[in-house]
Amino acid sequence: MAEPIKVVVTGAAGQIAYSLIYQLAKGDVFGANQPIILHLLDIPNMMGTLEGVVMEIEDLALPLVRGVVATADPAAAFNGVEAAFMVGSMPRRQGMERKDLLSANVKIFKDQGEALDKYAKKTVKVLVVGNPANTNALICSKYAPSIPKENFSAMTRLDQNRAQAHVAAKLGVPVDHVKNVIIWGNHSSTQFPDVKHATAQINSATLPVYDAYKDTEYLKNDFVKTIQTRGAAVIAARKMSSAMSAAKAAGDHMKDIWQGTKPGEWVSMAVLSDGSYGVPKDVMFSFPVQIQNKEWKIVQGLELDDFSKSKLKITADELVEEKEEALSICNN
Ligand SMILES: NC(=O)c1ccc[n+]([C@@H]2O[C@H](COP(=O)([O-])OP(=O)(O)OC[C@H]3O[C@@H](n4cnc5c(N)ncnc54)[C@H](O)[C@@H]3O)[C@@H](O)[C@H]2O)c1
Ligand SMILES: O=C(O)C[C@H](O)C(=O)O
Repeated sequence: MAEPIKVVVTGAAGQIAYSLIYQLAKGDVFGANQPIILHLLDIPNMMGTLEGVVMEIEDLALPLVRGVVATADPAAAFNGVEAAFMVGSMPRRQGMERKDLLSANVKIFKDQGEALDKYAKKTVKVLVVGNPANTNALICSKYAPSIPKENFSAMTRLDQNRAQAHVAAKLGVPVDHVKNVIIWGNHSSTQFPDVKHATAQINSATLPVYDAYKDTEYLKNDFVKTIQTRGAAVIAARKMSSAMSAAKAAGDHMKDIWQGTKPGEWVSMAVLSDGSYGVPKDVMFSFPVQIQNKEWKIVQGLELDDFSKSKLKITADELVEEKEEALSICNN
């Protein structure tokens, strides 16, 4: 059995954390042979609730959990951590766009970037979930200059899972028979869910999703809108934002960082743009990536038609705007 690793979850008394912690504790993310010490951070007002979460972790009686640190002190929370789930922040309510959360949330990611810089391991892998996730991740990394920029990513895995599940249901196949769906851009209503390069296994044949669907119009319009607005649809129904599915996606994302992607397959995550596919540099843009030895590489050489290029531009423009707004909030 390996030595335990320290894993921090921020917003640990909240909804997403409540589902996420269980996955971490039972080995779904870091593996069945990797013990963990859970560092749970929340704000002082939530320490009572967090105490209850700690009691429940004890009562899970799971052997991989070798310790729990529950705290409102970022220095203790980030001390020596090798993986960070940055969830703690305000969720949106009905009628809001995720970028409306910028003024409330971005400073949290500035402060916690500074704390990661001081206290975390330099190899820490940081997954930002709190919205607006792409821009919060950019700010978090900017304020943690001693940690490599490649170690930061933001979550668009929930969008990928939504798109994959939607296509699988429409084609009547199990969800794992659909592969290589891509989410480009921002985790917002400008994201571009793209199945142009995706395949579906139907009986014993593997077909491009576009050929299996035979409805290009749908895949370019209603499908894109449905995935772009799925988060809002969940909020309208639940009166709270998605949590169980968000936690599952966070686990999927970190598991792929830790354990790598399967040969021939890619996943989507928002990473620092290097200008690939004509995207402006220095925004956290969701690309298809492949991962080995905990390092991601953007999948290169996918052909984009004019329709796709126009979609990438819309979401990239939004990220550039968000970045400027975030920097001006942080500088004031
Ligand atoms: N990227 C995605 O796909 C995705 C999906 C779902 C939700 N989200 C976002 O995740 C975030 C959390 O959602 P939730 O449903 O768990 O919300 P929640 O309100 O249930 O929990 C958030 C927790 O964060 C804590 N918190 C606030 N400020 C903090 C700080 N400075 N340090 C530590 N903890 C702090 C709160 O006290 C609360 O316990 C929201 O911003 C939401 O919009 C992102
Ligand atoms: O939509 C939201 O605000 C929550 C989350 O980002 C989601 O996609 O469900």
